[in-house]
Formats: sequence, structure tokens, C-alpha cells
Amino acid sequence: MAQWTRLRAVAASLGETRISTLFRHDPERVGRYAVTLDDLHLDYSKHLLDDDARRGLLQLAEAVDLRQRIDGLFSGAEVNNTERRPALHTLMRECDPGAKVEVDGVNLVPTVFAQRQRLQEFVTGFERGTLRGVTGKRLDTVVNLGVGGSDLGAVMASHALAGYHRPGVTTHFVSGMDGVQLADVLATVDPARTLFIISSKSFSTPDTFGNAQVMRRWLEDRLGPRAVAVHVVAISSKPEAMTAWGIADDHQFLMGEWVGGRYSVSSAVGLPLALTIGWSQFSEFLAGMHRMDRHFREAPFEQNMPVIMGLLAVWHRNCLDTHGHVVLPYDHRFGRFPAYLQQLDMESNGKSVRRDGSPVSVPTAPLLLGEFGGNAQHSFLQLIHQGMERVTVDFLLPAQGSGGSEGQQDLTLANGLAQAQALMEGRDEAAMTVAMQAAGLSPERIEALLPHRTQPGNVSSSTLVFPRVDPHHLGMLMALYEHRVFVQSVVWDINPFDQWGVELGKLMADDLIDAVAGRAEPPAEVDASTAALIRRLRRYRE
Ligand SMILES: O=P(O)(O)OC[C@H]1O[C@](O)(CO)[C@@H](O)[C@@H]1O
Repeated sequence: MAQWTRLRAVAASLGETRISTLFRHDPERVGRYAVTLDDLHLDYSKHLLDDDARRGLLQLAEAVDLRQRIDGLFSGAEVNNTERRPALHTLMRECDPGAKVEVDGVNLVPTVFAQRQRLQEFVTGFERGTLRGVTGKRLDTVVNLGVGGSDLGAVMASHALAGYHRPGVTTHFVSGMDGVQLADVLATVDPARTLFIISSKSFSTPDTFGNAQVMRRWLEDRLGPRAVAVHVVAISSKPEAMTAWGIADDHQFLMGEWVGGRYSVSSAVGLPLALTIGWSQFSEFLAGMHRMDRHFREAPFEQNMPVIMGLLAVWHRNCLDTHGHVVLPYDHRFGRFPAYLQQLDMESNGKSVRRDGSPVSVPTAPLLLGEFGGNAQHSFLQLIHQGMERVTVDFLLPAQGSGGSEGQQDLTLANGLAQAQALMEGRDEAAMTVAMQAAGLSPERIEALLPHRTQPGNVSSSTLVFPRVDPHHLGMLMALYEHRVFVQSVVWDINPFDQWGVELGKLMADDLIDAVAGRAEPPAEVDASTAALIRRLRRYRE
């Protein structure tokens, strides 16, 4: 594609240009390399990117029909071609009941609104205390059993919105297949006041059903045979499986097959979050997601936040050869955002074949990592400052903190801003020499330390600034990253909505479990290392 050739030529011409030089050459750069949507502000001026590169990226977006592909996503086109499905997570936060999105000739909007109405009634009942357990006690404790997309979005949002939790409500998220998390939670909750949620789109994930089996026995031992029908609800796209497991009809919440797990927090999968923050705050959360959806669908690309962030990712990955993306939220409660993004981004775009099955022609999703920024500074940021890996960074800076003192929030924001500066500017030999002289080091010591202490800098970063981590802005940010992923997938012409690669390990685990449990010998076809490890593990468990 000619656009790629042009872009690579621009990248080559940028060569060793310092980002700081781009500021000196363009006093308006800050204003021109920014996008603002309401009070969510993206500053991307600290990227190694000039007007030619941006123009080239916008032309690439046109060349891959990004506008048509976005319209297709929202209108129910079969964007998930390998599973022959639309991906209509945006419908989960549609706020116009009169909207129309047809799939196979059926308008899905009435169904979505009917499901949401049921969810609202259930959450309202919980809020009002009309939801009672078999002993008649008010249910005020929630335990969500789910993994991956049936956990990560809701648990991250619940942590991030700890300041919006309704008083008297306690929520736990259990995802681990080893049962340790469940045991820890069951040791603390009162069965008579606890509502369990089995959240599983497929209603077949062994991690979740291992936990659900233990929960059922624990519950029935304490509350008797009616316990499951009263204390357990389920979320899935499989109503028959929910009924077969013993979930009462009015405790079944459906999600469409056309909502991907990692895109499902705005569907019924968000129930644990809604029960924790209340329906009105959950509606604010959905409104924030919808606001970003409309922006993505309507805004011209040069002022379209997900498009700009998606194209920046492509620029760095495919033209400037970066190998990683780091996301640093500067709010401790928001610290699980990177873990949520790891599934969203890497399970979506961790692909090496195009939609038609042919090999991709350019590298696709890089590794994504992250942590609360304040802590990352004392951990892996050393590698980002002086290591050999070329990465890009997103800084997420809420102006108002979630709970610390004013002074601590000042410290946190100053550090976030300073890390972006330090990554951009670095410190060369001249500057480092002056600093060490000022510190009174001897010339011999300076000469010895100089190579160790200089920092190359020129690391590109985006900074997202917003008033605070509240339901609305969190919704906007989650939808922003969902759409950032989609933009990249369109440029790379890959399907971001399937995840075939996760199946093999699960199948192999099924083949090994009897041997691990000592019920059988390791299957003959198993490699010698795995067979030997099974035998050693069994010895250690005797
Ligand atoms: O919601 P389910 O069907 O239990 O699946 C849980 C998770 O497992 C995966 O299929 C990966 O194994 C994810 O895509 C999904 O979010």
C-alpha cells in the first residue's frame, strides 16, 4: 500500500529527531497535537510525530476505509468474520430506545432495552432491600464468580469507583481457578446475606464452574436446598445451560452472542458493578461509554480521540519499530486498568493472520503492561528510561485524587507530568556532567558514572487529563480504549473479536487433569518433560 511506503519514508526522515526539537520549531504544537472531548483531554504533542506523519496516518485511515468499518461496527455488520457475528457492545449503552440496529432482519434494540429494564429492576430491588435471602435477611454482599471478560472490566471499575460504592454493600470478585480466592471470600461472608453471581458468557469455563461447584456445596450446606434458587443469579448467552445448572428463570440475565467477553462490562456482565455503585451511577457509567461511542462514530478523524490514539499506536508499532505499550494511571484505585487493558488489547489484536486468513504483513499488537504510575516509577520504569526496549506510554492523570490529601495529589500529578517530561527529554552527557559537577563529584567519579547516568529520552507518550475517576469518565476511558483497539485492527486487517489461541491450552489441560489428580497415568502422547513434571508433582502431593 502506497500509504505505508510514504509513512515509512516520513519515519526515516524523522530519524533521530528529538521530540523536544519539534516543540522548538512549532510554538503552537501543544494546541495542534491535542483532542478534547468534554473535559477529557488528550495531549499527544510528546510523540515523535510531525505534520507529515499525521497526514500520512490520516490518509492510511482513509485507505483502509476506516469510516465504513466504524459504521459497520455500530450497525451490526459481521465484523467478527471467523465466528460469523457482529460485535455490538456499543448497543449495550445505546440510550435511544427508538434506535434501530438490525441483525438477520431483527431489530435488537427492543431486546437490549428489555434486558436492561430487567437488570435495573433487579438492582433497584437490591438497593431498596427487597431482595431477601432464604432466612429473610436483606442481601447486601455480592460475590461475582467469573474470569477474563466476565471479571476484569467489572473488578477494575469496582476498584476504581470505590468512592461511589453504596454504603453497606460489600462486593467480592473471584476469578482464580485454584479456589484460593473463593476460600478466602467464603471465610468472610455471611451466607444468609450473600448474593452470588455466576458470570460466564459460554457458561462452560472450568475456572468459573470449579468455583461455582464449591460455592453451591458451601451454600446448600448452610442454607439448605432452596439456597441456589434464592442466592444465585447468572449472566450468560446460554439460557438452557443456566436452567440446567439450577438458576431460576428470574435470576437469569442474558447477554447477546454478539457481545465479546472482553467488551461486555456494559452488558449484564456489569451487574456486580451496578449492585455496588447503584443504578444511577451505573447509568452514568453507561452514559460515559455512549458519549465516547458517539464521538468515535461522528467526529472527523483529526479530532477523533480513539482514531488518533489508534493511529499513533500503528505509527509507533509499524513505522518506528516499538515493541511495547505502557499504561500508567496516576490514581491508585485505578491501578487495575492496565490488567483490564491487557485482555482487551492483547486478546483482541494478538493475531498474526488477516481477516482472510493470509499472514499479516506488518507486526500487530505489542506487549502491553502497566501499573499505578506512582509505583511503576519505583519498578519497571527504569527499563523504560534506560533499557533497550522501544516503547510508548500513556499517562492517565485525574486532576482530583480519589482519596489522598491535596498535597499527596499534588505530588502524584507532579510525578506523572515529570515522568512524561523525563521520558521525552532524557538527560545527555553534557547535562549529566553539569549535574554531577553541581553535586560536587570528582572528575574521575563523573567520568566513571557518566555512561551509567545519561538517559537517551525521546520516548513518546500521550497524556490523558480529566477531572476525576468517576463513573462517567471511567466509561469514556474504557470505550476510548475499546475503539483504539478497533482502529488498529482495521489498519492491520485482523479480526479483533475472536480468540482461537486460548483454546489449545484448555484442551491440553483437560487431557492432563486425570494424571495430575493421580486417577490415570500421563497420556502416552504427552512430552517427556510434562510427564516427568506430573510424576514429580504427584510425589510432592503424597
Ligand atoms: O465468560 P466466559 O465464557 O466464562 O469466558 C471467560 C473468558 O475466557 C476467554 O474465552 C478466554 O479463555 C475470554 O475471551 C473470556 O472473556
